Amino acid sequence: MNHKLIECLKAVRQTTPLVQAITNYVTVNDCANILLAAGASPAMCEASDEVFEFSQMVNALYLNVGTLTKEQEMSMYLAVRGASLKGNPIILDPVACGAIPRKKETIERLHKFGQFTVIKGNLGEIKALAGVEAKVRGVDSLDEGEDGLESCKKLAQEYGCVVAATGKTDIVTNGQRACLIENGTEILTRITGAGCMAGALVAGFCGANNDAFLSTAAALLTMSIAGELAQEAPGGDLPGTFRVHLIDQISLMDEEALKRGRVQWL
Ligand SMILES: Nc1ncnc2c1ncn2[C@@H]1O[C@H](COP(=O)(O)OP(=O)(O)O)[C@@H](O)[C@H]1O
Ligand SMILES: Cc1ncsc1CCOP(=O)(O)O
Ligand SMILES: [Mg+2]
Repeated sequence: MNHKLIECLKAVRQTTPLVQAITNYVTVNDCANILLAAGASPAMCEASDEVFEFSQMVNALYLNVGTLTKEQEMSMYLAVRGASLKGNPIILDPVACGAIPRKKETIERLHKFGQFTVIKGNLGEIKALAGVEAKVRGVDSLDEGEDGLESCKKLAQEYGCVVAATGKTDIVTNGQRACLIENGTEILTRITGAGCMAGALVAGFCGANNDAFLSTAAALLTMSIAGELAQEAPGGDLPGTFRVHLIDQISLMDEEALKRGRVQWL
């Protein structure tokens, strides 16, 4: 099965998927750069008078509610409608939905405008969206991982989409199939944007491949292994240097590196 994840990465490099992002201003540049490094083409198009048409011409739409403004909220409704008209994949990162009720309410309204393909968040965010008690601090998860797979499956079945919860072990499921990704490094939690960048990569991989479950697993595995390699690079134990190496390692990611993958297929 791991060879299928390698094929997902190759498809990104071969097809250069166009990914529209309506995302937060904290990590927007990181998301654009990580998409470019992976071989995709980012377009941070979010003006409410542009998004309906643009979302119909992209390979994937990435929505991230980290700094959700009223203009972004209006644009997200329009972009979800536009992407849905063409069957373009829609990837949602529900940043801080466990800490800020308005974000969860907006996500529930967005779901009435179109079908999400993937919901990717940290475990605290996923549990909160699933209506399960979650331990969060702002945009961060304090969850130790108990009941993680059950919460992901519950949300996947409720929304009819792939759900991924990141953390020490990443969980990916479509409600039936599931996998656990053991790779990664704790220093990924010491830069802002690791989750946002992971979400952008999920959108890029979904824009180049038809299987959203495998695409999500491949994107998160790529992110985690890039984190391991970035930490091993000179100065990689320092967050600022690590962040630069992370993008470099995404650009260098190949079949050999992906063989580091420790993925449990359930
Ligand atoms: N304790 C950890 N050990 C190893 N990797 C981790 C750990 N926590 C998070 N990661 C990795 O860091 C990235 C961001 O995950 P996370 O911190 O959960 O997202 P967010 O930044 O949205 O809270 C993911 O690739 C995840 O696999
Ligand atoms: C700090 C912060 N505040 C609003 S969005 C954001 C970035 C969150 O990034 P990530 O989810 O990757 O930690
Ligand atoms: Mg996050």
